[in-house]
Amino acid sequence: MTKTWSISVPGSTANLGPGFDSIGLALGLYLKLDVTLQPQWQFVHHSEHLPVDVTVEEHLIYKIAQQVAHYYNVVIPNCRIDLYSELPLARGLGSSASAIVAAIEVVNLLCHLQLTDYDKCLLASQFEGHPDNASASVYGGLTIGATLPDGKLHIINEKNLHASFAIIIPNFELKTAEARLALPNSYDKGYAVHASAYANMLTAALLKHDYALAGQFMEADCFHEPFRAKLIPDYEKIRQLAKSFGAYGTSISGAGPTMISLVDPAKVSSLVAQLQKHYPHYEIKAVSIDDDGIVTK
Ligand SMILES: Nc1ncnc2c1ncn2[C@@H]1O[C@H](COP(=O)(O)OP(=O)(O)O)[C@@H](O)[C@H]1O
Ligand SMILES: N[C@@H](CCOP(=O)(O)O)C(=O)O
Repeated sequence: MTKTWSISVPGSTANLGPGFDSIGLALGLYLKLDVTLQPQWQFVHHSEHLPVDVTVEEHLIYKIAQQVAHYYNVVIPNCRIDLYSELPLARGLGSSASAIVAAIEVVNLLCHLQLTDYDKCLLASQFEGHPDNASASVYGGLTIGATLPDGKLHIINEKNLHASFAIIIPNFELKTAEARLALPNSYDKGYAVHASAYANMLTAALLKHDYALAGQFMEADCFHEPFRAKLIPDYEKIRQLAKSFGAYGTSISGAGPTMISLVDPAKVSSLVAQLQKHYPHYEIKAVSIDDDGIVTK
């Protein structure tokens, strides 16, 4: 009988405000693949959250897989990939990073590369251009990552965050590449010093599990949110409403347009219900943290 491999990759939220391009958090929303060898390449989509009208050659998973194969000098056997996704595209929930991590795993499996999690994370971060979403999708949990000047990527991974989050997903897309164009090319020294201090405090508060403090610093970003706010209708109103319904803090998820609130677990259901009344056309829901990262069976 033909063997089928199943791959599950969590989506993620990046930045949490000031942790720009460095902090990631894996979410309990998944991209799943069933991979089966067959005589020709084929993608079969089983979810609305997947690109339509793309040829095999245009498919992000195929394109990344072929680049990985070229890098390792291997040939990928032809296969059918059945895709199931809970990650809306271009909403700031790491759909592209999860697809890139999945593509790397397809080559790893079919070409017997025996890549470590670190290898997968490094490669995926290079394709993405930053390690936040990619590291969360590979390791699960909270990830804090950066590349030192010597070129080595370092990731700190924290699990068991007992925190609750709600996501507010607008009914329109915002491509990450477009949202990155809104950012300035440089920052004034004093401004950058404050921005960096806020990122330090966000990280420390998360690692100390001081969520009330983390929420305050989530809302203090200077690196990207002031410049992206104009791309997200009701950005300020959503932050204020979420706070009035009990959120510790709310930031843009990744490059947006989704926003994410950190909230006491006892208040997350009522926060979601209240926000949904104000934004009936948005998808608003509580989301768990994934602590497993990529899983292959
Ligand atoms: N599972 C997938 N399969 C194929 N392509 C995907 C998949 N997920 C994302 N993509 C591609 O990535 C694009 C979204 O990437 P991006 O703008 O970075 O948004 P996101 O915040 O969702 O990562 C989609 O328009 C699509 O081209
Ligand atoms: N740090 C990146 C994160 C992009 O995340 P995505 O989920 O929107 O792809 C950024 O803020 O640009």
